[in-house]
Amino acid sequence: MSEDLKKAAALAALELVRPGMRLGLGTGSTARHFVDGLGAKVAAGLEVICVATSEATQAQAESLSIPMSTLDETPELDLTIDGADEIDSALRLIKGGGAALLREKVVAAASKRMIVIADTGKQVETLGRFPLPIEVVPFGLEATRRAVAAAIASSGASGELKLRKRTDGATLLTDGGHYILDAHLGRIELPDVLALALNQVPGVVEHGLFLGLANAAFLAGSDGVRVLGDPAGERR
Ligand SMILES: O=C(CO)[C@H](O)[C@H](O)COP(=O)(O)O
Repeated sequence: MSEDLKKAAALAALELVRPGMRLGLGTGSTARHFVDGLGAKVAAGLEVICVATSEATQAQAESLSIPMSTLDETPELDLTIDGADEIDSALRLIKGGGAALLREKVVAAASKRMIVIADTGKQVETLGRFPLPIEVVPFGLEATRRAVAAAIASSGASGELKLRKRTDGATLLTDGGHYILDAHLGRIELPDVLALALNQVPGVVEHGLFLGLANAAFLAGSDGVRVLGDPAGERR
């Protein structure tokens, strides 16, 4: 996706920000454009308070002098803006390509609204072409990997599980000190069933299926930004 499309989606979402809002800041190259835009607004006098979904976003926001908080100090947020790796027509997502899925899900769940920013290429009919990230504790990795494989099979899906590595070949560690197993499933016909099965595996900290969390998506394409869902609607 071109930087222009990422930026277009991010700037469309920036229009939803109002003075005094408590914001969740996503992670990834698209969310980065949103944080840049927010930084410019803050520099121009906008007052907001934000919680980051990763150390990388925290550092970017601090570099732009965006006022930052934590979910301990600010446990309820008005709006979270984040990218996604895949999105279907029911606003179900795969996230975690940037390894921030755990904090992303905690922050999204603490928000009244979650808005996804992406390009139209992220929209799919069936989730699963993008490998599903599953965050696991390092302890007992092989036992957990087998239990995850069994959970996947019980949901009717199948595919290889690969331990995520960094570019230098070392095992990737998330901000929480965990590993990521990427499940190459191709198609996830029953995301709810798979999510439930993965939630029951000891050793699984979180997975990248975001179900019932996104209120809307701003999807940027060559013909402009299309809105999926209701950006003004609240989950609760
Ligand atoms: O889930 C994520 C990070 O964990 C990102 O939101 C997702 O990977 C999309 O990133 P990008 O905007 O760079 O395509």
